[in-house]
Amino acid sequence: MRALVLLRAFSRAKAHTLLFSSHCARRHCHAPAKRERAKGPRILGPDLPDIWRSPPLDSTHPPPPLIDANQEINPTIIDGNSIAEEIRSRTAEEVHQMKDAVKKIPGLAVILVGQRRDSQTYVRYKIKACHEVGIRSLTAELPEDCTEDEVVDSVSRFNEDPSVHGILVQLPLPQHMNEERILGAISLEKDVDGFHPLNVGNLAMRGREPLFIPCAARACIELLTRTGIELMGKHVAVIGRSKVVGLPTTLLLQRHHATVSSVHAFTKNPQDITRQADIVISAAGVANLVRGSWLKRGAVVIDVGTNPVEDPSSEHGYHLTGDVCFKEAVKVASAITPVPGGVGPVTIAMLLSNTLDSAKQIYGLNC
Ligand SMILES: NC(=O)C1=CN([C@@H]2O[C@H](COP(=O)(O)OP(=O)(O)OC[C@H]3O[C@@H](n4cnc5c(N)ncnc54)[C@H](OP(=O)(O)O)[C@@H]3O)[C@@H](O)[C@H]2O)C=CC1
Ligand SMILES: Nc1nc(=O)c2c([nH]1)NC[C@@H]1CN(c3ccc(C(=O)N[C@@H](CCC(=O)O)C(=O)O)cc3)C=[N+]21
Repeated sequence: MRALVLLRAFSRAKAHTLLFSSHCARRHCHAPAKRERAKGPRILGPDLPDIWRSPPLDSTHPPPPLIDANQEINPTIIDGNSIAEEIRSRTAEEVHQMKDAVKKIPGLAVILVGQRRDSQTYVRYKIKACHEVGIRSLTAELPEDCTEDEVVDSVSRFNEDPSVHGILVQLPLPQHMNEERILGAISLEKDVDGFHPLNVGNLAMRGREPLFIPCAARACIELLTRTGIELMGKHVAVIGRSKVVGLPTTLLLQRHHATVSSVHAFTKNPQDITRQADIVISAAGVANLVRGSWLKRGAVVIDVGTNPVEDPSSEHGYHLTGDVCFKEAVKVASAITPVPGGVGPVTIAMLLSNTLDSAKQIYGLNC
């Protein structure tokens, strides 16, 4: 085999060929253990409600204030790190309960092709997050010039591995590869990214339940609902329509009965649409695209964009910025997510949650 495939687990990451190990963090969790018997594999969708209810509000995330025309704005800066921590800690509890009940833990496999620095960083974050909640992580690293068949083989091995409940192929793939074929090789029951056409189709159709919802879309909804922001009947402008963020976010918002405008690269006068929106979610990948003048006074802003901007003064020669011009938006918005520290950490927490859900389905648990 031409490709050097490194299958490795989190803390044993050494440059050995075919090193295979696992690592699971031990958490001291005091939640009561549910001793449920596995009822055998279940491949039907989870019983998701048509609308995901807002979790009870706590004092950590007060809803944004109501804004009147002349009032000075003091926006809520939505803290993605603390919301992610809440989700991770709930996930860790459930992983612990699963271990008690069926002596198994969830496993997430990440496939990384090539040497992109940003992809390597995101994969590192995902592995670290798995470690924190007690999910086993496995990584297959393949070189940029490997063949498509080698990537598909790697997916197939993880499909067949019963200790793996979720498989993620880090995007983008090298240009010479057929993304559709590679993503299509992931078993539907392990598609924790939620990119399988059946998962996307079921998300789009009322009354149907996807097995998994893409993590960034779930993150946007979690950030809004946990901040006490109502979605039903609200006008939301979503900038971007990719399968990773824009499209699933639009679909998920519709399930919450929002009225959604989809803005993309061919939209004429996008600012005329965003200015009417109660909520603006931007996932274009264009730094500072959304100016203060694009927003209605009191709008809620969710900035998914994560764009590197050259910065000789910073340690790595660049810093990250969102799609939204934060210093302008903060003067107009009633609530806004920062970059970093907004959507990103919650997206990773949702990946853990999807992986846990997958393991729960496979072991027939509803803990
Ligand atoms: N924080 C997080 O958790 C995550 C952050 N990201 C970040 O989100 C951003 C988007 O990612 P992704 O969806 O994968 O990117 P893609 O490049 O796949 O999609 C970008 C989308 O934005 C649209 N777009 C591009 N330029 C403009 C513009 N000037 N005006 C309006 N729409 C525009 C494109 O329109 P068209 O379809 O017409 O080409 C496309 O639909 C990136 O910065 C990425 O790093 C991504 C995933 C998770
Ligand atoms: N199959 C696949 N699924 C994805 O979900 C996927 C992908 N491929 N390819 C790339 C994009 C991008 N993405 C991010 C996830 C987390 C942060 C994140 O954690 N950001 C932090 C830290 C940023 C930093 O400091 O480096 C923050 O915004 O605070 C960012 C971006 C997921 N994506």
